[in-house]
Amino acid sequence: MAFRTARNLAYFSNYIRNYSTNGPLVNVTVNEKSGFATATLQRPSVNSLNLELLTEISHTLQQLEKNKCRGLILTSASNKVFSAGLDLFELHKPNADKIKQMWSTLQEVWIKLYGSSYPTVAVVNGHAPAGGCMLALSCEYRVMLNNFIIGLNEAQIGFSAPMWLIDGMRNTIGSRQAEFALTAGTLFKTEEALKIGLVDEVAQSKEEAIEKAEKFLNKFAKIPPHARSMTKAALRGANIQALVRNKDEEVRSYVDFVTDSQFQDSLGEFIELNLKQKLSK
Ligand SMILES: CCCCC/C=C\CCC/C=C/CC(=O)SCCNC(=O)CCNC(=O)[C@H](O)C(C)(C)COP(=O)(O)OP(=O)(O)OC[C@H]1O[C@@H](n2cnc3c(N)ncnc32)[C@H](O)[C@@H]1OP(=O)(O)O
Repeated sequence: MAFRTARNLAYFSNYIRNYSTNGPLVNVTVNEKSGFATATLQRPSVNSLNLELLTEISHTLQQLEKNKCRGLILTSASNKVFSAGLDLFELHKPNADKIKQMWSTLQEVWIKLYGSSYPTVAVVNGHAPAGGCMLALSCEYRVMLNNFIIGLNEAQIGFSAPMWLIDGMRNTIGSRQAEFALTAGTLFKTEEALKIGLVDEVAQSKEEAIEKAEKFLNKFAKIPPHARSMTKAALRGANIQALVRNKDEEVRSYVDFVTDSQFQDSLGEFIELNLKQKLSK
């Protein structure tokens, strides 16, 4: 078992340090005492999810799994935005091959994070719309700072969240609340998100949020890791398997959908209305 000896722990820490130097978009550090890893998303300025960031998140999760991570805290280097979701500029007039890879990598991230054997917490220290909410939802616990927004606003942009993400939302806030939230594409303020159970705790500062996250991870200190991960797999496995079975078909329909002129028009309008940076004409 990794981390059982100081030597193993030192090896893992060095490994992660080396790895993090290769990954400029995700910084990974390991607390040598607790063995918990913190993965900090740092793609300027809003951690919008393009292929490069998604690929790096996916590799990070793979390495953490391989090294039998004891717990993960996922957070953002920005003090305003956890993640702004998919990079809308990369979805506009896209190259079909790149979109295909992007979608497939997004699915991998969900599978690895939602299905990780180790416990996971999102420290949501900024806004988390759409894909940002997806990252938070795929963790087991969410601690959010005040005065930000979180939710799945896909309906507002002109599409539906995929089935696996709907499942993730239902499993977190229940069917009734999920139906209200998803059909309206609601973005919740921190306090509202707490009320419906979309986040578990609110913190006033990032330091406090990290403390709460570590407290959650420490709850498992005396639980045999294999029993914990088997139970998690039993609870989440069916949703993950459903995505695995449908992966390629979903990529095909997503590429068709995103490259369609009707979607491109509504995306263009959304960008012009909602984002400061505009499309070059
Ligand atoms: C078959 C169909 C399947 C459909 C699949 C559906 C779901 C799959 C799973 C998850 C995927 C979901 C889809 C998405 O994620 S779509 C993205 C949705 N995102 C948003 O709607 C967020 C839009 N942004 C904002 O609301 C705000 O920017 C903010 C995040 C609240 C931050 O606000 P603020 O602090 O005021 O910052 P600015 O607005 O000034 O933005 C700073 C900077 O960042 C640029 N930017 C913001 N968001 C994005 C983005 N999503 N992509 C690319 N760039 C973004 C913005 O233009 C500013 O740029 P400049 O600094 O250059 O001005």
